[in-house]
Amino acid sequence: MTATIPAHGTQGVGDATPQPQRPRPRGTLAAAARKALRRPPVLVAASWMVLVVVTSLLAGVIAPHDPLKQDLDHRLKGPSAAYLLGTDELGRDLLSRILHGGGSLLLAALIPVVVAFVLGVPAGLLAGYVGGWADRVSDFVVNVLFAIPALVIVLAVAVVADNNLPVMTVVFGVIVSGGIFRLVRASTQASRDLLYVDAARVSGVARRTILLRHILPNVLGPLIVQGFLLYSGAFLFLTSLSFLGLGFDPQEPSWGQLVFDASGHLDDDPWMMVPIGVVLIATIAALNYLGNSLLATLPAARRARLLTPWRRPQLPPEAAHGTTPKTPEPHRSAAADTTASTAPDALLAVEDLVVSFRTPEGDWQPVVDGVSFSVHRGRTLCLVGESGCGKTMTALATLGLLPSGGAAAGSVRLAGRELLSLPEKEMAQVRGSRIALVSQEPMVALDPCFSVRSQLGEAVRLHRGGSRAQVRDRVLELLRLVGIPHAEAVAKSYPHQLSGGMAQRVGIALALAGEPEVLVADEPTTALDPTIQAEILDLLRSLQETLGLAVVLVTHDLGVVADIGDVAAVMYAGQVVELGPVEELLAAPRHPYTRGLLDAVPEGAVRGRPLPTVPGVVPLPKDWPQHCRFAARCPRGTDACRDAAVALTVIHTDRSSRCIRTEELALGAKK
Ligand SMILES: Nc1ncnc2c1ncn2[C@@H]1O[C@H](COP(=O)(O)OP(=O)(O)OP(=O)(O)O)[C@@H](O)[C@H]1O
Repeated sequence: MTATIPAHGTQGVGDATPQPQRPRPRGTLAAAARKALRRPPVLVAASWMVLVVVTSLLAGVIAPHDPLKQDLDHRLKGPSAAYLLGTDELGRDLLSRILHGGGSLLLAALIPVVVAFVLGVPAGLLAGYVGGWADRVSDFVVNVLFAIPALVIVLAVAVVADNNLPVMTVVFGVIVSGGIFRLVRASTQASRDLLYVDAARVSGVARRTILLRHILPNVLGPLIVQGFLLYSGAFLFLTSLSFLGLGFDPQEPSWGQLVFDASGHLDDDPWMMVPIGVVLIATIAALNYLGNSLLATLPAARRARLLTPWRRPQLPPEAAHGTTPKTPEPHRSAAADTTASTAPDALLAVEDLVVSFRTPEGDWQPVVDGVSFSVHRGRTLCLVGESGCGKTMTALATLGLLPSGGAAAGSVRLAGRELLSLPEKEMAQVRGSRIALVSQEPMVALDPCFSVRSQLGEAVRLHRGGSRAQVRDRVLELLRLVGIPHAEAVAKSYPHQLSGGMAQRVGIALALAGEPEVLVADEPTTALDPTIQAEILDLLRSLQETLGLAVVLVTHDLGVVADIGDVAAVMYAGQVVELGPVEELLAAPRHPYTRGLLDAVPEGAVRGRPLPTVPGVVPLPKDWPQHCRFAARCPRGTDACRDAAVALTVIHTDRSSRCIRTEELALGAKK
């Protein structure tokens, strides 16, 4: 994807340089919940909440007494066989009153959460996306809401609305909606300029669809966790209201009222406070603990992307072959693309890969069109080409990580196992442990809320498991493996405390946590200073040698290709136009596009002469011509180039080119 160069230096670990805000990856709440429940304290808290809800629902059936029935002979009694938790000042059974008193509170606490979501989510999406006055006005309103003491307003509403609980809870929901608004707005602002959002916008997708399909999923997980914490806050607030005798029917038992009753007898019957005190403290603690645990486990689970669809979207058969013709045509060589590009013993073999996106009209628009290549263990294949040629989509498709709306067809085999048709659950296991991603912007991989140790530890636990000590040791080992000398200090740091180069090393360590065999690196050095770029390339090369990794490196820089690549696949307008060993391909390009890219490398520039460029721009997928896609920019283009589509022609075993004049471009035949 296009580089976003951070507006900060890349000097050292200690630089507390602000990092660009980034969207939170797609939510994975179910996975986070499962993960959190594996911890005994969370299980206890969840069990307590289940008990509270179930006993409140069944209060009418299981309560041993009528909660309102008075027994003046047994006033202020402690626990006994008849009254298991004792009685209050009117001899009413405390257990029955507790059982009956929770339901209304648990239900009423839902109202502010619903109101806050209904107001905060759409307003946050709109303000974050549209910006300008909409953002300023809503931000002002939220600042006002935050300045208002909720209790004072709700007390005033209680007077005006005649102590009407629903009205009071709705007003409370409006006041707290500001928190939801801010969360959604921040995430929307971070997402709105992402490439795929840009692409959707440019291709005319409606604003509502962009907000709901491309932006909202980024914030869904944290939003639900926030809802959980909001519920616990609302529960506490309503308990306080009920303690003050507000909102709830004084004739009916409620937990706040029970506390009020007990507070009047602290001297003569302190026991009365114990049962309700324990129940309240346990419930509020359980709610808070559950919310916080969910929040803490969300990042790792998000990485596993377990909430993504069970099956990844598949292209329908009519769209699965892209636009590259499969029937013989004038310029299609007898040797099919695949013969030239994939080898049977390769670790990763991509064959006839097509990636398409749904257009607003509902058609499938290919953006990667019949791409084939293979990578062996210990080798680096570079996908190279200008922006928009389909390199990133090719890389993401091999990992099953296409943005929403995208689908892939063809074949991606890892050690012989087909990945494209794997159900998402199985692919989630392959991802990270067998094939991993290093992104161009390390901050995309690192969560600003968690320390390096915590994030690497999560990844190690996810893929390898082990005791706390083993995980801690492995984290340090990984940091040292990626050339970080003060591993202990860096492990304690948070992403914003790391320089760009250091953050990228941590990003690589994260990718290596599952000990993958294939590393897909999407422009891993683009966002870095040139000196740091060289260090990261050296690191990738040495890791590849020591760990025997197969690397797929996406780059637009032929210098990087020359530096680190073994094989290069030059992409243009969704197709591979030239493929071959790097040395050969750079020394004697056999496609005019490769030649043009080489001529445009600044290192070869002659002082005083303008740097040669390839005139024109890469056509958008919707404008791809039926014939050679490079013809409009090609200095060697002839009428024959516009006759029909051109197939990848095998030059020799591992060398191929998609040009009808490839022979004329043999070594030294520079235009
Ligand atoms: N979510 C999306 N929806 C629709 N089209 C998309 C989406 N994401 C990318 N595209 C389109 O796919 C094509 C290939 O994009 P891709 O990001 O793979 O190019 P690239 O060669 O990696 O370029 P860059 O280096 O700029 O990322 C582009 O035309 C782009 O506009």
